[in-house]
Amino acid sequence: MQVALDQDTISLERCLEQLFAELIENGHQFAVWRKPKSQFLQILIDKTGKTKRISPHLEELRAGFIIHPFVDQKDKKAYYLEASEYIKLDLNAPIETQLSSLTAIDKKNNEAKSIINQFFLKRTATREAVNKNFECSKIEFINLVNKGVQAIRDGYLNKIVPAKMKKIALQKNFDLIQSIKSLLNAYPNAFINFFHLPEVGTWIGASPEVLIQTKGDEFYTMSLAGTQKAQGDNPLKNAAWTQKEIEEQALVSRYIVDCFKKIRLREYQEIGPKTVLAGNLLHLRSDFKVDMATTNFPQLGTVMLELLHPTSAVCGMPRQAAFDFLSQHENLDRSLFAGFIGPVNVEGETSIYVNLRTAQIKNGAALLYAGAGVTEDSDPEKEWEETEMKCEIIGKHLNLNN
Ligand SMILES: C=C(O[C@@H]1C=C(C(=O)O)C=C[C@H]1O)C(=O)O
Repeated sequence: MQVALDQDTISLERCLEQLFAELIENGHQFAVWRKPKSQFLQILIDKTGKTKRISPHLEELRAGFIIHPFVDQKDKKAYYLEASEYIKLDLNAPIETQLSSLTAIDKKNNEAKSIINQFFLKRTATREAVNKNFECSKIEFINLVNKGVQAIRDGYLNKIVPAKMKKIALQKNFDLIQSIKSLLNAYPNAFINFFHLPEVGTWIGASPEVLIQTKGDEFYTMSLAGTQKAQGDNPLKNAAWTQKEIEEQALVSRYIVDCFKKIRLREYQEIGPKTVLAGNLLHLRSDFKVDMATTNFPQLGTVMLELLHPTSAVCGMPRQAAFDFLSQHENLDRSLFAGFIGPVNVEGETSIYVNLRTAQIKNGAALLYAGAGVTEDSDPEKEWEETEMKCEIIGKHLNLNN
């Protein structure tokens, strides 16, 4: 179906507005993403009307988008959008030349925008009360960090990643498409994502962290940890890391190597750690690559997905003890935060990211989530500031004044 618009040059925003308004009005599930350094915006639409849950046997799945919460479900299943329609837009080419790949309806200029705006500003009183309970004050978070440091000193844990949720009200003129566009411009190295499942939720994010990626015979994962604010003209060059941050990231790398050992995979390439930029933050990152053909491991994606999640970058180490600590002391429903999301078998590639730097849009508000890696030498005040900076990465792109 063609988009019929009453102007000569059509902007990407107008097209997305029309498309989103139609999908939202019809109650369809859809996901929109742009991979790091890519010029393509990819849109996957599931028009089946069913919220599907699947076992993540990646190699067997039809093209789709996977969404898994932080906490494993009993049956270990994930939500899955199946591609009824798939659209790929070149962000560097004029939108007019690509219209045939878009399905949209003809709405008057501002009608589509206000349909989206009103949908997301809508409130339901009962749910709001529930969300409020999970909001975390500075004192509460600092207490949680202190408990974590104590558990490390007592020898129960090596590392713990407490998280918080911060709620901000969406302004009346909240413009979802402008927010997505703003994220696309601000974070070229991130996995920009937006997904809407009427029965599950609506999330928007810019993740810096690949959980697993497969393309052809290549398997890839990364260990990402250690955080500092990017400063100066050349932040990558000027970054200095403390022993605390170096060890924190090394624990995540060790965790990945331990997973490889568990499945007796000996041939892998490890590159790094090096300093990388994610928004206005710097992290330490090591890259891990495996040739699935020479190692005879065609299902490595599925196997590692199960072994890695939740990684020590978002949970802690040892994994079970850290998970139990969070269940007991972190008064937060992480929901899809620190779970995993991403396209599966789309154009022969699977790119699954940790759902970080993200917000849930709900009842006229954005629920921002962030965690911070705590080790024995953590300064609780600094960890709090780190979570504030992480929340800002998405927060500052939601209430834009235009
Ligand atoms: C937990 C988050 O990020 C993770 C934790 C980091 C850290 O502790 O330094 C850095 C990158 C991510 O692996 C988050 O963004 O909320």
